Amino acid sequence: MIAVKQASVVTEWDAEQRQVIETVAEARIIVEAGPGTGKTAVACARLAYLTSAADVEPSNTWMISFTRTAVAEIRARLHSYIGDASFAIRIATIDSHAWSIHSGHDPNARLTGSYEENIARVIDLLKFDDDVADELSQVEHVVIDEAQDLVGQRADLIEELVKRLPSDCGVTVFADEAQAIYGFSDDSLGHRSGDAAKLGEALLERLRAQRSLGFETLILKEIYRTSSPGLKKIFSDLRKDVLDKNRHRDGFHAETAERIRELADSKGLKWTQMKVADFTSDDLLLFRTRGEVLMAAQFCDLPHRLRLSGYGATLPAWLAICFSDFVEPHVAERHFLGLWAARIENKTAPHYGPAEAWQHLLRVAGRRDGSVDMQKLRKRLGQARPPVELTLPEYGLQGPIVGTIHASKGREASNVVFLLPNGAEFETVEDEAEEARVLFVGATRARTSLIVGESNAFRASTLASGRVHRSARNGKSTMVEVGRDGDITARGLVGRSEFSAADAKTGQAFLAKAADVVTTYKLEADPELYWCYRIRVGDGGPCVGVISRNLTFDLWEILEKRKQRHSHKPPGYVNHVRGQGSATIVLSPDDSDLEALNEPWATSGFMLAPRITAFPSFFFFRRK
Ligand SMILES: Nc1ncnc2c1ncn2[C@@H]1O[C@H](COP(=O)(O)OP(=O)(O)OP(=O)(O)O)[C@@H](O)[C@H]1O
Repeated sequence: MIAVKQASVVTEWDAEQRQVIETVAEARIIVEAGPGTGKTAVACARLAYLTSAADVEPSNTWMISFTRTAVAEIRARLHSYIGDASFAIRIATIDSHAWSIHSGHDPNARLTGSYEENIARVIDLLKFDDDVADELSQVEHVVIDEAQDLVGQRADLIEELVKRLPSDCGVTVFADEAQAIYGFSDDSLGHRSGDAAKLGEALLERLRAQRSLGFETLILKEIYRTSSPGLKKIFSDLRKDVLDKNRHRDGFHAETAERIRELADSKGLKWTQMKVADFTSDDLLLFRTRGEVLMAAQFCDLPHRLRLSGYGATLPAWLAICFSDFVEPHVAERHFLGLWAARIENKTAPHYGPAEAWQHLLRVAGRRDGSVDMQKLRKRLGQARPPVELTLPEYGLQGPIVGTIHASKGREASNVVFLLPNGAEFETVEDEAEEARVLFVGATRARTSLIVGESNAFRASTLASGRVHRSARNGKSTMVEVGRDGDITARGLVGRSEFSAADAKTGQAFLAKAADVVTTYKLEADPELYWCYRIRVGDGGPCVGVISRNLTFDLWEILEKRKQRHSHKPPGYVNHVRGQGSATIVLSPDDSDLEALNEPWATSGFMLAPRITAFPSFFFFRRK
């Protein structure tokens, strides 16, 4: 149902895969292999082998991956291989490994500044701190996935880490240089702009060049993702071209796109003629930029999911539906099952049933006596990055996934509809080669079929906040992204300054009813609330929330950029703002925003939010 790699146990490994999995624990190997050859599957099997057959202590084993979704997937796969022993393995993103070294060994960790400064500090700790050296001396094996993307400061960090590991600590690195996207989180621009040269050597080159580090290269050849002949050609022949530096020249991006068109199962689709409604839950619609994804989503009135940066982890609606008025310190299983039966069963459609939901709760905040500690649950769910066990893999309801290539790295889907970007221009050959690799990543996500279409070239801009906007109808209106992280906060849902207790209750009741259906809302600026927008259900319907001032500030920034700040102002209302069901927002018991909320939410800390994904038109009008 969900178009991500399933945590299936592969029963028969081929000889090359087996060699990687069963190499001695102390070995240092780089596994170079193309898409769909089983790198992630083998990475998990290697960890399972090391910790069960090779006597490596799970807690002395690290797995470093790139994104939180990759980490979630690896956890799930490993659990299916080795059960609860997998919980002891330190599986985390590079940034979170870095943060735990930082906060574990630097008393001032919280006070320090930017992301770059933090990484620099961790590199210093790795180099000079005795306690960190002590901790590293215990490590027996490190597995690194998607290593091709590591350049710049993150490559410095991993290089330093590998240098500081004991010489008998094994390292297994998985990579595909044909999929290297150095500006990996950059799905807003649609092209790279001359940064490639600044990043220095990539990690792989550094590891290979330093012979004293002792790396050997192994290769996986067999492609398992697909059996389609055209796709197999993309996976292998096109990969050779993408890797061949002699081919990197002016026009290489267009050539790569043309090869993909030739080899795809079907081509020639125009995205303006496509309806997302034509697709199923097994389909993935891939675009190059966030602006294109938002356009496609705005004109799709069926349930779908978004996969792009700026839409963080969402918690399922059942949490708030069960716990919004729950004020006891603990909840027992029987009580929870009762709440579920009365409020969830047959009304909303969560991804799983009550038994699994209870297991997730226990894992996140279980107590010795078998109940769940609500304070602990709120602390963990109230973080910016709540535990993966309870977060939803995608932002939205069921239905096809509409997303960017960047956000779909390492994932697969049965059918992929890939809207190729047109008319790209590049400043350097390196940038053009990187964009060709982005196309290659997009074209290699499909298991069954790849359908290629042509994207409509249009210009969109991104504000400093990350919000996308574009001019439409010959400049008469402006489409602005609504629904980003931070647009809807607890106060905007049940705050006392924003709602009477009765209105908050009506809004929350509506969101519980609409938890798994698409609803079209209208935004209405409220002069009593600094002109922030209220989210209304049609004309005169209940108000389910207030959009934070982030949006209002960004609207003024758009006017500023157009030099219209003094002549125009944002509209009083905005139509066609779609919500894909509802999600849960949780506040930690020590969150100062609780004081500003109505009851019972001020005490319970659980509330519902509309899951808005919209790119509606704003008609800025002239001031009188
Ligand atoms: N020996 C095997 N037999 C059958 N299926 C396999 C085997 N090895 C891997 N697979 C399956 O092939 C698919 C691709 O594997 P995986 O996602 O690990 O590839 P990958 O190399 O990580 O790809 P990418 O580089 O695109 O991320 C998965 O569905 C996986 O379960």
